[in-house]
Amino acid sequence: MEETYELIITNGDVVLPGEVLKLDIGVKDGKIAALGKQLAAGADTRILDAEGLYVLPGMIDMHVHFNEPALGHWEGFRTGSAALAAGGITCYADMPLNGNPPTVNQAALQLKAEAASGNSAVDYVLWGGLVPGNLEDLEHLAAAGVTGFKAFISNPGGEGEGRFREVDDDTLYQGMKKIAALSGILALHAESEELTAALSADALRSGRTGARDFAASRPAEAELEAVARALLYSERTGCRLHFVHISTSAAIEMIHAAKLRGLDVTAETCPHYLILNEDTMEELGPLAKCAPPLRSLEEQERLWKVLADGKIDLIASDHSPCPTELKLAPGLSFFEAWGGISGAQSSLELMFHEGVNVRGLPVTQISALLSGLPARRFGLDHRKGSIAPGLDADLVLLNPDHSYTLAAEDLLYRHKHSPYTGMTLSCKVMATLSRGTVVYNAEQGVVAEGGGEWLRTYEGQPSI
Ligand SMILES: NC(=O)NC(NC(N)=O)C(=O)[O-]
Ligand SMILES: [Zn+2]
Ligand SMILES: [Zn+2]
Repeated sequence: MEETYELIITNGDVVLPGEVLKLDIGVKDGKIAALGKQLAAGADTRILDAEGLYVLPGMIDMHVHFNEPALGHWEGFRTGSAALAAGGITCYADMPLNGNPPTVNQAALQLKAEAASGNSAVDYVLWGGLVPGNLEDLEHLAAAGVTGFKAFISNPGGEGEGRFREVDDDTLYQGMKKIAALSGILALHAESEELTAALSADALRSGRTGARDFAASRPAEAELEAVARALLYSERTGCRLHFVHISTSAAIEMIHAAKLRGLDVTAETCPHYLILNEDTMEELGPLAKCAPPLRSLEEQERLWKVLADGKIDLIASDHSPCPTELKLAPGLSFFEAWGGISGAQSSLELMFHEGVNVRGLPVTQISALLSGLPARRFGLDHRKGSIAPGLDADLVLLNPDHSYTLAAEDLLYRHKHSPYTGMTLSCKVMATLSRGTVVYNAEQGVVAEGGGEWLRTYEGQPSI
């Protein structure tokens, strides 16, 4: 009997690992069933014409902060995932902090999972946290299906008794031993607490509270020192390590060299370190405040160079939202404003606009950084991350030649501030499919909510 498809996407330029081919994609039971020329439609097959569009695997954003439970008025799964769907992201990883309680034990993970359940437009995974005092919780978090563990070397900010805390060296070292024994992976925010705390206090004491003063209080050395320390611990404990939001080419080089020595380490950077710089930070104010801070224009160029050389493993948004007044209230100094960039909806478009359309990098290379590489690193590649028969039909239709200026009304996340509003992009997501269902299209917006599922994916051995 002929295979019948529920959906065929025709005429698109399909972005495969390493090549782009004009192919039809046949979808059955939410999976990619076939790739070929002129696939035969059955009586009930829907046809989606992708003429002139790239068909890409959905982006996998391994780094977002949604604030449920308790701080859903900052960002919730419904609004946050709607923004991701609109941006061509079909799977994401929620960080263990900025909600209350932070996801540092099994009870908190349960609350996080309940908040997400039925509310996400696309599939997701959850990080657990490594914090002082929770070593005994790690194995329970692993057993419950977290994707890995996240720790901060520097103070993550936030308020209240139960807030997520940075690790001391002993917790980091013992935690890495434990995570290695659990065959897990640690994701690390690498900035020296000693250096950043002392330099910030110094800046505040002398009234140096502007954008460039903030940047100077978190210099590249703070990142490099923390990366070096964590690499040493990784080498000695055997703990697999992923560095989140690396902001300097020197740190990327250090991580790359460690990888060549045989360490199981990877590096992520974010669109904002590639698209924005210190000057933007001064122009836009706290909208562009994040840690590590935006760097110089020269550093931005060096980061593109190491990216082009294949030394960066993946791109994630680090969407760290907040109510807009925590960024822009009158009289708020740069140091007082919330640290974190809201930009998750724009990652894929920004990377294609700047990476492919402006800088001429291969579309396959950018796609790998957004989809294939994160899937492989975090054990999602049997389901997601590329366009191949048997994988989930998590797909994005991108018009590579559609110019538009990003407006606040376009943003679907809760607080509609972004350092990218007013920017003219040269490409646009026209539709996003999650397991074969169109969840977003450019005409109607989000058209299917709540269908996303939690993929329990500890140590790359998914239990579903
Ligand atoms: N508490 C946060 O959300 N922090 C985040 N903030 C940034 N990046 O400025 C982060 O990932 O470090
Ligand atoms: Zn961080
Ligand atoms: Zn973050």
